[in-house]
Amino acid sequence: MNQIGFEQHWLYFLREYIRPVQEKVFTGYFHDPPKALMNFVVRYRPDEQPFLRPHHDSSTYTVNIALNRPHIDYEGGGCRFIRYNCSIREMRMGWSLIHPGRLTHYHEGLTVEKGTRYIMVSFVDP
Ligand SMILES: O=C(O)CCC(=O)C(=O)O
Ligand SMILES: [Fe+2]
Repeated sequence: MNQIGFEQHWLYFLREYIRPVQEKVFTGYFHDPPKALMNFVVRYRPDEQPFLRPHHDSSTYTVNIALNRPHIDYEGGGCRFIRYNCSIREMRMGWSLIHPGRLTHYHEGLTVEKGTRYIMVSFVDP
């Protein structure tokens, strides 16, 4: 976000829109302003980086926002939580996924078969 000049915009968005959600779903976690040092865009392409191997994030929780459209801009892709065999494949542009980063939510980025998939990811330590 720093490289593309959106870091401060994102931190504003985090304070205004994500923090109220955090307070509802992750009761007891609180820091003002929420700390998020890793905020970045991921680009998946079949001939470049088609997927992301299973990993934990270095975050308390992660916000993952779809920046473009499944079946129109790309085929395949999505985020799979291995322990729960749960895949989120049909993320609408602008929708976000919020999940714990460590321990319980080992996950992977599924293969993009065609086109380009963009997401914005933020590692938050509230
Ligand atoms: O492709 C996805 O939705 C997962 C992205 C991810 O796990 C990450 O950037 O840490
Ligand atoms: Fe991740």
